[in-house]
Amino acid sequence: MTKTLAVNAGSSSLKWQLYEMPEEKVIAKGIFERIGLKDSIVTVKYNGNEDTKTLDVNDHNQAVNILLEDLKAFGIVQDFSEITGVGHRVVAGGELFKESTRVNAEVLAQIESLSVLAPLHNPANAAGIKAFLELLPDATAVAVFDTAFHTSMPEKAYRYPIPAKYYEEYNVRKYGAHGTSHMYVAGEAAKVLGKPLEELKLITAHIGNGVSLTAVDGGKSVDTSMGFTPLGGVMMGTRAGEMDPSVIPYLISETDLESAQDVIDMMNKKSGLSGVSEVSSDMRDIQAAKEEGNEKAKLAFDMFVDRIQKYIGQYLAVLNGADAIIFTAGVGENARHVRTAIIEGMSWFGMEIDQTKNVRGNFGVISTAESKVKVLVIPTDEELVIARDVERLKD
Ligand SMILES: Nc1ncnc2c1ncn2[C@@H]1O[C@H](COP(=O)(O)OP(=O)(O)O)[C@@H](O)[C@H]1O
Ligand SMILES: CC(=O)OP(=O)(O)O
Ligand SMILES: [Mg+2]
Repeated sequence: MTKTLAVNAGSSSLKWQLYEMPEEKVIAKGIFERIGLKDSIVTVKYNGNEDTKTLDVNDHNQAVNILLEDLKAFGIVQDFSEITGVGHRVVAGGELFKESTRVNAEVLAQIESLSVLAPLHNPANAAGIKAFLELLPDATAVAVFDTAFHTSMPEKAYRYPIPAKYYEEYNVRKYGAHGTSHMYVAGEAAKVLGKPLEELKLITAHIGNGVSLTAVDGGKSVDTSMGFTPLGGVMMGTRAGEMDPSVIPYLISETDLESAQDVIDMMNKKSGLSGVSEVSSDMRDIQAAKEEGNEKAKLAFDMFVDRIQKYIGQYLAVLNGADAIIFTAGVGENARHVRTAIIEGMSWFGMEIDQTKNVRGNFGVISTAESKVKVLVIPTDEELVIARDVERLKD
């Protein structure tokens, strides 16, 4: 029996699952939520038990240390050497990595060098890889890239309309992210719909703290909302998404923001739901504030929904129609009010939610029988894809 650990560091979370492979049996799993915010939630599930604690987890390094302590403290592993494979989510692979790759010191350095393409993620991903390489030097270590699934995009979709030399000499293009999730939920949706993936046109909406939408044609990504970095596309928990770049020099000249980097940091870390609401980046806090009549939280919610609807509209055009829209990730899986708001405003396209099915914990089709475009909720499982790639790439 070999134990494989899958580590998925997101911008606000760290999710992990320990598997017995190749059986794909989950031995234990856990999640750190609200990393960097007050009252982070740390959950560990093992052997039918669930342990939840609330503490302030400031960054992903601290989360990895707590994870290692917990694996021992709960008796999930007696000795770390039981873990023979570790798979890591890495957000940006750039032009260097187009598929999952075994990690050594050189690959780790390359992942760190790609941090400009995912400043909120690659440094945390690299820190996780480093911690486990030191702890388990003999385990098979694999990096699974968010960008890999999007390498099928046609050039007309991934190029930016700026002079060609910036692509040809500097690799400035759209890379996208969340690919492992978009790929997984597209495959699961095909099973639910009972049709071959090759025959389906799907719009996958990964709505977590980071948010991206993808147009999936016959199982291949043909366009996606995130860009050169995960700042692109729709509004997110702390990220602005797309906006007119002319704002950057204007803010540098008129405010205390001193450099382009200062403005980008503001757009990455202080914008989105958090910046507009002045309440929180967390959708649960936004919902609660909205219910108490907070106008800024209501505006933030409405803007969030508006941006997602516009991308669904774009991808209906890119695909020339769609068989289904799939909601996934923290918000997409749990927040039925968000799903309702998005789909209610798009009834002209022939989408209609069945509210008796739109309840938390109910997965699969949530649209009415008449709905021309089906609406699905599919829980993502990036960790399973990661564990499978470790198994595939081990000696
Ligand atoms: N029950 C819930 N209702 C509404 N939103 C939820 C719920 N549970 C989680 N979320 C939201 O999911 C988001 C985090 O999503 P997740 O996919 O875990 O993030 P990450 O991008 O860090 O991987 C947060 O905004 C959180 O509020
Ligand atoms: C790429 C990205 O935004 O990831 P996450 O949603 O996990 O922060
Ligand atoms: Mg995530």
